Amino acid sequence: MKITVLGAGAWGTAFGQVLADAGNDVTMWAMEPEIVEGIRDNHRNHVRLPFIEHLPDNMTATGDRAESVRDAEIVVVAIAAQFARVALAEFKGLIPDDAIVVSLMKGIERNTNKRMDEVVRESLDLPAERFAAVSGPNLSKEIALRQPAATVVGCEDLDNATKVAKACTTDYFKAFVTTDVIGLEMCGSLKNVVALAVGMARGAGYGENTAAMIETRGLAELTALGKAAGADPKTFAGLAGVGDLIATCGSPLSRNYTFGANLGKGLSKEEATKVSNGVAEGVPTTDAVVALGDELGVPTPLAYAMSRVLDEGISCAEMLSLLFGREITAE
Ligand SMILES: NC(=O)C1=CN([C@@H]2O[C@H](COP(=O)(O)OP(=O)(O)OC[C@H]3O[C@@H](n4cnc5c(N)ncnc54)[C@H](OP(=O)(O)O)[C@@H]3O)[C@@H](O)[C@H]2O)C=CC1
Ligand SMILES: O=C(CO)COP(=O)(O)O
Repeated sequence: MKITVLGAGAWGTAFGQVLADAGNDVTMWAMEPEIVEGIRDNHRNHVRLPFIEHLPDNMTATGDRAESVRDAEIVVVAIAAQFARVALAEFKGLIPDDAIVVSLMKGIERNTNKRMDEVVRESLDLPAERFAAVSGPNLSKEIALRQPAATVVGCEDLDNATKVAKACTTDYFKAFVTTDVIGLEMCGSLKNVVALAVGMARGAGYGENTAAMIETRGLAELTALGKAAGADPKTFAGLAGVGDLIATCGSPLSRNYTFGANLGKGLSKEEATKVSNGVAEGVPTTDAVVALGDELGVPTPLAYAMSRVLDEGISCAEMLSLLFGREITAE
């Protein structure tokens, strides 16, 4: 198949390599000429995946929007979530009418509080059956090294989910399918907020009990919010839910975990942003999660506590104490 990936960041490039390894012809679209030339001429993305010495030969790149998506059967979007709407507006009318559009993004749009399925479909005027989300425990650097991993592809049309899953299946990358697009979107975006909090606790020197508490209560929070948004609660117990929480909250390869760890060590939000290598989606998503919780009538104590960290600079101990209401409740 002819597949285009919009955005040659760490995950866009690593996923492009998976698609190429699965036998597809892959074209990366990137804004920066330096990245385009690196992939097209030298099979390298020295900015986002400098340790990969040779990207597959059936993977190329262009900076030309129309050329990038011409005849594409699948178009994958891997742009920082807060910029997806503005970036995709430039592709409206260029993407073939029968192409499936796949989002790898994990974030909620600030101000609108919309999920990426909503943002992508609105931006491209796309019917639900042509939109798919991919979400799971997928730390890009591990997958770029072809370490075994699995993910979930969600689309309202199961045949299209299966088509995308087949396109990204290799001997080291396994894709499952679901129709629960909302569940995948909510898992992927909300676990980043939990990873910020766990990272912060680790950075502040706290141990396993604290991390386990944040992860478990975080899972309960994201499940409740997802359910209220229309997701299937079972999705949260799978790869995209618990699976991604385990990977993201336990690895310094996660930008969200590392951002949180830097906050826990005493860096300000601005300082942590400066040293962050790539987008930490949980940072802009946190306030959107709190707003979404208010909108749906679901308490979001963890996201609220993290929003106080990000907006007011409260300490890790203060953030955690906000989670301990004095009222006794059922778990
Ligand atoms: N990295 C990972 O392990 C995983 C990431 N994800 C999700 O995938 C998405 C992309 O992540 P990743 O590739 O790692 O991020 P990176 O930070 O590595 O790259 C971000 C990408 O967004 C692009 N971008 C930013 N602003 C704009 C804009 N205004 N117009 C067009 N493109 C823009 C960047 O382009 P440029 O380089 O030109 O600035 C770059 O290609 C995120 O939502 C992330 O949560 C999901 C699973 C795993
Ligand atoms: O989503 C991820 C792993 O599944 C990557 O997490 P980060 O965006 O925090 O690096």
